[in-house]
Amino acid sequence: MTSPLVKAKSEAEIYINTVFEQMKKKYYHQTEFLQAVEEIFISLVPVFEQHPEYIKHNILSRIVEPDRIISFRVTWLDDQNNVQVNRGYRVQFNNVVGPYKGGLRFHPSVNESIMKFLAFEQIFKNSLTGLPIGGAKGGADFDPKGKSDEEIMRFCQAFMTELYRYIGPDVDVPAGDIGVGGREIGYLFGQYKRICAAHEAGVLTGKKPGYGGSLVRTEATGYGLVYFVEEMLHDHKQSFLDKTVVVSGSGNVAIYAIEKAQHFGAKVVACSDSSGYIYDPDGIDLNILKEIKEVKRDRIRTYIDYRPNASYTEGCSGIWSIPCEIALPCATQNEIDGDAARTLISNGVKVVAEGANMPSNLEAINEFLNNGILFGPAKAANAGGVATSALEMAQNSSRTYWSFSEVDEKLHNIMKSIYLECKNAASTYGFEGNLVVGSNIAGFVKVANGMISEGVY
Ligand SMILES: NC(=O)C1=CN([C@@H]2O[C@H](COP(=O)(O)OP(=O)(O)OC[C@H]3O[C@@H](n4cnc5c(N)ncnc54)[C@H](OP(=O)(O)O)[C@@H]3O)[C@@H](O)[C@H]2O)C=CC1
Ligand SMILES: O=C(O)CCC(=O)C(=O)O
Repeated sequence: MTSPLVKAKSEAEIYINTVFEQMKKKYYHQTEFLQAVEEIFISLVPVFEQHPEYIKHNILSRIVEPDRIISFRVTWLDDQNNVQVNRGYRVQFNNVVGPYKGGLRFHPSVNESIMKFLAFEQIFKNSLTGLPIGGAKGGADFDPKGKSDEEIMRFCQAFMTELYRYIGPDVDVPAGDIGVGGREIGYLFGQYKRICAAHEAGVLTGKKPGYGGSLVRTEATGYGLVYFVEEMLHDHKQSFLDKTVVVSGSGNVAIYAIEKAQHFGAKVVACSDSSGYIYDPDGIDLNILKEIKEVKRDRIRTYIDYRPNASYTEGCSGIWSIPCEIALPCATQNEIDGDAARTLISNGVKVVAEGANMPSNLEAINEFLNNGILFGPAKAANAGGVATSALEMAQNSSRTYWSFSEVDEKLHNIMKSIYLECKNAASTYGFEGNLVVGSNIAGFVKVANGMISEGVY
């Protein structure tokens, strides 16, 4: 992709360039947000060239400004009865397609820029699912590492005591993300119920099955990612069978991506956490990994205590130097830069697909696309999680439960149709095989048309 944001020529390029320059001036300090906006804007040039009505309605200036940003203090008591204070956020970015929808992240790095980039991407991802969900994201600069279960509970209760007034099954439906899984959703849901005195199951997704949670939601992002890659591979007459795979992270997305990739016959040889990575030449033993990460909540380095042939390396970026045919970044944003991309390519990677949100920076994406690597962008490849959240909302509002296989089949079909939609959008606009352009265009067009239909506000 060449950046038309450098030298604008056509009316569409001038418009896009002007809006982006205004953004840069206004939000110069929000680097992650600007990065996410730039990637989308570059892809939209051909759409704006064919649809001047989007310029007339000034869609871009409107779509980059969140409907609202809610920011609040979260005050809670630690186990020593000390008063602790964090900052909480909910960015309700766009509800043109449906109620605001998107996860909550609890991580010390959380700030307004990260919240905005995630919520902005969520608009287009959610639109791609074909389900009626708008875009949002939230979280807090709270570090769950080393906290007791009771501290996690008190933090979640304090967080919900502020957030509850802004959410609801038809208003805004949060879910999990980094640092927020079934345990945290349970505590958040309990507090919402306590305050509102109502069992509004559809107010949060990612609940455990038994009180409104959907089967497959835990597995959905990782499984969905692998279903998406399976489509990319099929289209090139290949499969997962016997492929060597490297997955970064060892959280919710990574674990279930590893599970499904192994199920399809791949050999997953490495994964990581924020301290370092493990390499297991015999293939990762998922039972051990789940015990370490899901049960003990321990560090990945302890994996080598159980597997004598495995090794551990401190620091996480080195994971991309392990030779593989398929790389699945499933940890966090900007974990693959230009150098890491070039290393992967020179070691023979054939497919890169993003389980995390924005794990590859723009330089890395360009390296992959320019070198003929099959590249599955996050908005499309990791949409299975939020799609299954929307299936959870559907089950909650119809007061029913679907079986594991029923939800899994729906997820599989959604991932297939997202792939087709991105592929078709790319070729319609002359970018055959470029799923970055395809996903951005397909996600954008539905939202932009909705904005025009719903009038100026
Ligand atoms: N959960 C979901 O349904 C969805 C998640 N995503 C995205 O997937 C990614 C992973 O989320 P999820 O698996 O849910 O989160 P988890 O909290 O379950 O796991 C995150 C994993 O990434 C590692 N990690 C976190 N921050 C860093 C960092 N700065 N450097 C290196 N490793 C890091 C963590 O290591 P450690 O334990 O040491 O912190 C952990 O292994 C995120 O980008 C998220 O936005 C996208 C779609 C849906
Ligand atoms: O399931 C959801 O609502 C949130 C998923 C999410 O946070 C994401 O897609 O990044």
